Amino acid sequence: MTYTLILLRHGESEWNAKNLFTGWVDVELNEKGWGEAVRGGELLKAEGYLPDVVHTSLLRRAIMTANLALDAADRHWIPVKRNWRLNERHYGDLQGKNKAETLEQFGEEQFMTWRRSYDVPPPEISADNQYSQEGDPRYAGEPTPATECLKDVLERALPYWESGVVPDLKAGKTVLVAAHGNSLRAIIKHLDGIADDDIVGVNVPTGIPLVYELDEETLAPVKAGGTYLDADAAAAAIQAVANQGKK
Ligand SMILES: O=C(O)[C@@H](CO)OP(=O)(O)O
Repeated sequence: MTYTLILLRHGESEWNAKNLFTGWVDVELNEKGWGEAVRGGELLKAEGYLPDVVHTSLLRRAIMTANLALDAADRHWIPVKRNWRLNERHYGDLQGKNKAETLEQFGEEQFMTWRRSYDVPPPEISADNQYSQEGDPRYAGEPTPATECLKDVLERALPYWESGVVPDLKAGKTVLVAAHGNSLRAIIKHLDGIADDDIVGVNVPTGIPLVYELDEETLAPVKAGGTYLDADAAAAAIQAVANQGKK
């Protein structure tokens, strides 16, 4: 027997379209993103992957994506669990900055180190920056990061993976996790056992469900990397994410 896990990155957001570093800034889906979320749900329904429970971050682009996809799959009624540990990587002082301008200002090596290295975080955001989450009531009682690298994301996402997601999988539920490019990269790194240096090459497209069948004993993926429900669209979109910022 295997357990079924579906990972879904939110649809395109207004800031994805404007090429801005987003992180914990709570931006809306844009029209294209709405469509991607609905299509993601239609793919789930067409392929017979019907979630029994959904886990989301506390950010509206993931929450809305889950709502739209589940509605399209006629699974709008399933239980919902939300946790900040599934949030996007906090992008520190880069939040709100344009990716192309940042690339031009700091050069490709620094830009890619901040975007995709495993353990080098961007500079910290100051508490009085308009894009800081300091004092946001949804994080009351939780540590609000001032920046994060992917390693930090993995370290804060794993406790929720173990205590929140794994029990649902082990109960035999089909689990949907609706989250973000970098929080999903952290989960994928963990699941597939990807080396620190190799995770740089992993990108997640918006709105295309990624299905993992997990061994019931070890929770190891039966197929490394899982299966995108629309493989052709995923391949093109992955390349576009990898190239963001570059002209
Ligand atoms: O801006 C962000 O928060 C993330 C996801 O959109 O961007 P990147 O893919 O550059 O890590």
